Amino acid sequence: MTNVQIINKSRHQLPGYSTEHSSGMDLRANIDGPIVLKPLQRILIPTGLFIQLPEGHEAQIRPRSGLAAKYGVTVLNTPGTIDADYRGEIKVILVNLSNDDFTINDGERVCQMVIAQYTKVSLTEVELLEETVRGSGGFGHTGTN
Ligand SMILES: O=c1ccn([C@H]2C[C@H](O)[C@@H](COP(=O)(O)OP(=O)(O)OP(=O)(O)O)O2)c(=O)[nH]1
Repeated sequence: MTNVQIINKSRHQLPGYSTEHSSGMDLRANIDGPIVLKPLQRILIPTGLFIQLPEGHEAQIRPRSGLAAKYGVTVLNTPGTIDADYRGEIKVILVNLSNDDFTINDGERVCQMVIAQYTKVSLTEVELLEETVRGSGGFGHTGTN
C-alpha cells in the first residue's frame, strides 16, 4: 500500500475504495447546488481535493459505468491525467451524451480515480522495427465478433 497525501477542502468525506478489490475511488462533486447538464453539454466539476502523488505515479480520472449506462454521462477526456507535480484542485470534465438533461447534485459520485505507476522511457529513432505475426494489422483486422 502506497501512502498518498491529500488535502480535502470539500464538504464531503475523503474518497476511499468501495470494496477490497476496487481499483478506483469514487470522487464526489463539490458544488454549491444542483447543476443541470443539457444534452451534449460539458462541464468542469470541482472536487475540493488536492493530491500529492509520489514521483512515478499518476492519477487517472475515469467514468463511472453506472452514470454512462443509465444516463449517458461520461468523462470527456477519459482517462484524465493528474500529474505528480500538480498541486491544483482535481476537477472532472463531464459530458452528457444523452438526449435528456442530467442533474448533478452536490456530493454525487461523478467519476473514479485510479492511482497508477507509469514507466518513463527514452525514445530511440530507428528505420526498422522487429517483425511480428500481427505486423501492422489492427483496428478490427481479425474481425469484429
Ligand atoms: O481530468 C483532469 C485532467 C487534468 N487535471 C489537472 C491535473 C493535471 O496535472 C493538469 C494538467 O492536465 P493535462 O496535462 O491533461 O492538461 P493540458 O491541457 O495538457 O494542460 P497543461 O498545459 O496545464 O498541462 O490538470 C484535472 O484536474 N482533471
